[in-house]
Amino acid sequence: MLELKNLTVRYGKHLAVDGVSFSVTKGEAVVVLGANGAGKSSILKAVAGTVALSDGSVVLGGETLTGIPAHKVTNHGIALVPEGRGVIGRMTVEENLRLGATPQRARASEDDTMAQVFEIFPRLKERRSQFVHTMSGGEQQMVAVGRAMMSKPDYLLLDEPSLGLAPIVVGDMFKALARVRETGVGLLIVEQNVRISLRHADRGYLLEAGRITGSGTSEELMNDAAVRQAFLGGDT
Ligand SMILES: Nc1ncnc2c1ncn2[C@@H]1O[C@H](COP(=O)(O)OP(=O)(O)OP(=O)(O)O)[C@@H](O)[C@H]1O
Repeated sequence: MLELKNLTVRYGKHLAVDGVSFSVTKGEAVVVLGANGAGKSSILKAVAGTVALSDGSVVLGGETLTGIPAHKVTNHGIALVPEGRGVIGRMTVEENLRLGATPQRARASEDDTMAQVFEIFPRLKERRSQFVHTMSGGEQQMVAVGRAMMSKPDYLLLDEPSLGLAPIVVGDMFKALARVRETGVGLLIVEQNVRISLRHADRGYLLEAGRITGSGTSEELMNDAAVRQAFLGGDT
């Protein structure tokens, strides 16, 4: 289990994440919904070790990870797909994917994992020698998710995987994520795209100004008046 306990992030005087606590289990998909600036990315960065916690802790399988640098967090089985993807445009698909296999836990099975990535994203197999900067946004997002999978994570953190993608591409991406999840990986997704993320998640949390203000199963949140008002324009 991945546990966030009283997670608190400050940037100078600005309190971006204010005592957030929840957990994700393997094979489960949890979404954190929130508007721009609510603190969604900061939660993921704090779990991945790319920003420091001001208070609280991140506990993985009973072991406290707080204070461990980002490259070592990956060794423990947590991979972040950052907003903006973080892929390297001047490298090929295959080179980008292989970069993901740096943790010790991933090295021995690198080729098998790549075969699994290609099964979930056949497009990447076809384009394995293509430079990533020549690819579409949706294809680059596949590379980003594939690269994270190459580290053999138990938990995959996804920062707005739908951002900048056409609706049909978003649907395909979430279907692919469902397949990643079927392999037993826990997904922690932060999103502004409420409909599609709730459709593919088990549970969700609402984040406002760094605090959790609501939670429930996806179905409960989809039918929640406050969620509808804030994110779905009050429509049916
Ligand atoms: N490095 C930083 N230095 C100072 N303030 C920051 C920094 N990163 C984020 N913030 C601030 O912290 C708050 C939360 O930011 P964060 O990126 O976590 O929100 P978000 O919910 O992911 O937003 P978005 O959907 O726009 O990406 C914002 O007010 C933001 O301006």
